[in-house]
Amino acid sequence: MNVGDRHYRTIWLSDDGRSVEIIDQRWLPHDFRVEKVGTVAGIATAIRDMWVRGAPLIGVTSAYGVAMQMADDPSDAALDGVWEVLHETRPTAINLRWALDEMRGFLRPLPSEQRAQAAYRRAGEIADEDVGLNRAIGVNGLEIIKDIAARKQPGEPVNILTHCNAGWLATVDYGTATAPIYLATEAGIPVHVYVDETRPRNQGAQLTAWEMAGHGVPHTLVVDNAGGHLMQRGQIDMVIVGTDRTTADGDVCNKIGTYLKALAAADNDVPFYVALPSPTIDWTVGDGLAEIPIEQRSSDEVSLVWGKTANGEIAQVRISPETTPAANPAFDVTPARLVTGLITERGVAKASREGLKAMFPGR
Ligand SMILES: CSC[C@H]1O[C@H](OP(=O)(O)O)[C@H](O)[C@@H]1O
Repeated sequence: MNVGDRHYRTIWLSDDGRSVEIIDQRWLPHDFRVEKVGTVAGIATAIRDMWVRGAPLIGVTSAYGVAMQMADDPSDAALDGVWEVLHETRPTAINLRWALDEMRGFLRPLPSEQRAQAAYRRAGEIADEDVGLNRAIGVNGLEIIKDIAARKQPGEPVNILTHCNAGWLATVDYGTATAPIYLATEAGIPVHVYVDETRPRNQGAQLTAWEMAGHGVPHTLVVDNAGGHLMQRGQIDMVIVGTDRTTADGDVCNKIGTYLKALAAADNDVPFYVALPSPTIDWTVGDGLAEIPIEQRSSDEVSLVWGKTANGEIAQVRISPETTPAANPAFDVTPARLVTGLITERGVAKASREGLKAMFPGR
C-alpha cells in the first residue's frame, strides 16, 4: 500500500539478494522504521517479538528464513533444523506451518547446490501469491459491501467494525479483512470503519487506524468493549475480521476478543464475516476450541503499554500495580455457528465442512 507517495509491501528482498527488509511494526504509528534482517535468528526474533505479525506475513517471513538457512547450509539436517526453529516462534497462526511445510516439501527433492536459489525464488513466489489471494478476497468481499450499500440511503456509509489488524500490515499487501474496505473506497462506495483498539498490543489503535488514515478511509477508534453497544444501537452494518487459523469445520481462531464480537453480532443480527486466504485453513483440524494451540504471550503486554510522550519520545508505561499478575491469551476461537461467511479468494464459503469442501473440492 502507499505510505505517503511511495508504494510499500511489508517485506521485500534487499539489494544484497539475501536479506529482507521489513516494516518494523512495533513503532507504528509513531515512527516508520524499516529493518534489514539477514539471518535465521533475526527472522525468528522478528516473528517472535512481532516486528512483523499477522498470519500471512508471518508465513512469508518464515519462508525467507528458510532461504537464508539454505544460503548458509543447504543440508537436509539444516532444512529440518530451520523448520523447527521458526515453527516454535509463534504457535497459533497456521500460515507459519503452511509456509515452512511448503518450503521444505519444495526443497527436499532438490540437490543441495540448487536449494538456496530455489528457496529465494519460492519465497518470493509465496509473497506474490499472498498479494493475489488478498486482492481476490477484496473483490469477493466488495460484493457484500455493495449489497449492504444498496440498502442504505444514498451517500450513507456502510458502517463496518473490524478487530485487531488484518490489514496490509498483516500480509504482504492489501490485507484480508481490509481488502474489501480498500476496494470499496477505491470504487467510491462510502464506508466508515469502527476500529477496535484491540488490547493488549493495540494492533487496531496503532496499525489499523494508521492504515485507514493512510488510505483515506473514514474511521473511528473505539475501545474493545464498545462493539456490542454499537451493534445494539444499529450503528454497525457488518463485522469483518481476519483469522490466524480456520478449521475444516469453519471454526475461526483470531485475536483475543473476536469471539465476544461474534456473540454480540449474533445477538443483534449483524453479519459477521471472516476474510481469509486458503493457506489459513487448517484442514487437519475440525474442533478449533479443542485443537488449536492458543499462544500465551508475556504478561508485560497487559501490564505495560507503549505510546508517545508529550515530548515525542516513544515509551512504555505501567498501567497496573507491580505486584499484579496478568494473563495474556493472544487468541480465541469463534465457533462456526457464529460466522456468517468465510470470504476466501475463491468466493464466500459457508462456515462449515460442507461449505469449505464446496469451495475447495479435493481438500
Ligand atoms: C490476516 S491475519 C491477521 C491476524 O493476525 C493478528 O494476530 P497478531 O497481530 O498477534 O499476529 C490478528 O489475529 C489478526 O486478525
